[in-house]
Amino acid sequence: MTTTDFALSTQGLGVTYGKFVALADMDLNIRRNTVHSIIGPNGAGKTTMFHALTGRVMPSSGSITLNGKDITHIRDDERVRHGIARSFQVTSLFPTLPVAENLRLAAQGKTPWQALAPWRSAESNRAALNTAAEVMERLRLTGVAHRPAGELSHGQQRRLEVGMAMASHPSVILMDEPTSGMGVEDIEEMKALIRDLGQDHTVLFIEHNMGIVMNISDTITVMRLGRKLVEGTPATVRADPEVQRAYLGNMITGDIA
Ligand SMILES: Nc1ncnc2c1ncn2[C@@H]1O[C@H](COP(=O)(O)OP(=O)(O)OP(=O)(O)O)[C@@H](O)[C@H]1O
Repeated sequence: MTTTDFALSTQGLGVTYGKFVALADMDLNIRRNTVHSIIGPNGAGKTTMFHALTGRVMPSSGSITLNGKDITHIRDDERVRHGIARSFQVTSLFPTLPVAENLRLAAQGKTPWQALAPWRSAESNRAALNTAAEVMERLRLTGVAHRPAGELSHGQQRRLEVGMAMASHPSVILMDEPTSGMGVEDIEEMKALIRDLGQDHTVLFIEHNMGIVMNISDTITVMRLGRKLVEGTPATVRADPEVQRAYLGNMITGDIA
């Protein structure tokens, strides 16, 4: 396997908060167009790693490579332009604006207030409208294109959040607990969506629901105390004695696809 097989990788990545080491020596290799999940007990450093990948926190050591380019010292908004996007929960949506408008603004890759500025070019607007239409089609939101985002069902809102990330045409999409707080039906829909995205995107997600993790991941990285504990296929991870111990022998349930 060569480095070009990886959409995203980290080399010895570390993050400290003051003297506290939240992430240490993290070597991560995310294969292109796969679904890769990150699991681990509370406080394992999963969110910290996402923050480092998106540029929200600066690593204290190591480096990050996105599609062959070193992005370690690139600003968060620049990273989006290089092809990494994070799906945020609800907070990224404008509840009073229609679904299509939310996506158009996201597609323009600016803060909403910048995107509303009058100097926006007609050309960029047309491209953004096309992107919004494509994303709605893929996420089965076309039927609610003109509804204010705040009036959508919970499941639709969560799909729209993913759409907001997709609108920047990322190669890598990061999702932090994409199914948290969802009912059974919405979970099934989100699982199908993540699998579908994995066909032509690289999806990296943090998840506590082991059923989902075991079911849709190509690869799982298990973290504990800021470090990588085990990595492998769902079957490998589930059978690993270290993982069983980390989870006190429970929680590693769920079907393997
Ligand atoms: N801004 C911060 N300042 C100091 N310590 C922090 C900060 N953010 C996180 N931590 C600590 O770093 C450790 C890792 O936290 P992090 O949120 O990355 O874990 P996590 O694996 O995402 O956990 P959870 O599953 O509970 O979300 C925790 O011990 C946490 O208390």
